[in-house]
Amino acid sequence: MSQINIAIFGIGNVGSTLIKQIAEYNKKTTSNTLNVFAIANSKLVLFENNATGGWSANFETKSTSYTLEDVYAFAKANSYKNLLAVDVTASSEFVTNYIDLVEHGFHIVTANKIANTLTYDFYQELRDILEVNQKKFLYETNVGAGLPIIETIKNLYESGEEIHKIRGVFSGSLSYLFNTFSEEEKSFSEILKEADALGLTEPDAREDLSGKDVARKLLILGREVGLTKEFKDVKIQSLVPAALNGKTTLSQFRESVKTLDPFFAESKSKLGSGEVLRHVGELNLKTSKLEVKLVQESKTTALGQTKGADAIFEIYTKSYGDQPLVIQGAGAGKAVTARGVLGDILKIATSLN
Ligand SMILES: NC(=O)C1=CN([C@@H]2O[C@H](COP(=O)(O)OP(=O)(O)OC[C@H]3O[C@@H](n4cnc5c(N)ncnc54)[C@H](O)[C@@H]3O)[C@@H](O)[C@H]2O)C=CC1
Ligand SMILES: N[C@@H](CC=O)C(=O)O
Repeated sequence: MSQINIAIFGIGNVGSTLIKQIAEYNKKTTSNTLNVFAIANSKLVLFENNATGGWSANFETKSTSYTLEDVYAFAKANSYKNLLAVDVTASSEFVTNYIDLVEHGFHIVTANKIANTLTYDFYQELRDILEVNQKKFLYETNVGAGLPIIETIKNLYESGEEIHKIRGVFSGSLSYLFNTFSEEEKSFSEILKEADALGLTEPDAREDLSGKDVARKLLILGREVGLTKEFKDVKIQSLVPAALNGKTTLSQFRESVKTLDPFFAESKSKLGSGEVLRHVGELNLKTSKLEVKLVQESKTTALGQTKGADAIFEIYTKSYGDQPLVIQGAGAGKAVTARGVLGDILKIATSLN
């Protein structure tokens, strides 16, 4: 495998776990195939050849403010080939750099769903520029964290399979919230705080609760199978009261999170015996409808039986008939997501041989 030279943007839950996993990978393979040369948050960067060992202490003492030009200059000064940028931010600003990164010779791996859910024009422009520059763009963790969803859907679609519908619990965060809330005598806000502390929610949990995060996943899958839909085309049931959205800051939302409790307590009280609350996404390719909603689900169904932060995707196709292809497993969490990002990095490294 050729050496690949990596700049990592975002050192939160997923980013810092990824750096650890890359260090372990290099140790195990003793090849230093994956050379992380830049580790950055939104303001500071640490430049160092094979930066993963002791990176956190080095970041404290040696990081400097930067622009992308500094990253390009460092790569050039070291004559690095096979450049790769990893976006493990949730930033809508950072994605505006993708085209510039590609034009400066970088492949891109991203866990950030924003770039794939901007306008369809941008989606297409990015792909055109990737093609002209012969660069790769992988984003398996955009849907289902470490689960192999995008690759599976892509393979089915490209092999000519007729996909009718994809339905499921698309959000590991919301799965954890509703699995726990349906079974335990805790308030919704208490469980939300636990999920946040475990790194299971988006940096701003309103992205999950508003249904936007799931809507992005539906749109990403829809575009994989040829739909040219926009984000506004997804019908979304938001679970965030209007008063806590809009102009409320994240810290104001966190302080007022208890105001969510009455709505969820009422929804729980309406459940019939043997029913649970589930947050469901549905992409219907026969009608081209994309929808996100909270439903009462029987505990006996596959969706009703999810546990922990499991996501579950039922893929209905012509060949699979009435028995969908089902992919299930942790749909959120820093370790599984970082592993999925590392998988994408290795796919690119392998393809460069
Ligand atoms: N946590 C999870 O289970 C999953 C997360 N993801 C995605 O992975 C991404 C990261 O998630 P987390 O690590 O949980 O979030 P996080 O909030 O823990 O980390 C994000 C980091 O990005 C940094 N950042 C923000 N803007 C930046 C910029 N312009 N340049 C460089 N760094 C910047 C922030 O300072 C923060 O440290 C998100 O896009 C999320 O949707 C995807 C699948 C699952
Ligand atoms: N909030 C997301 C985390 C990963 O994308 C989810 O719940 O799936």
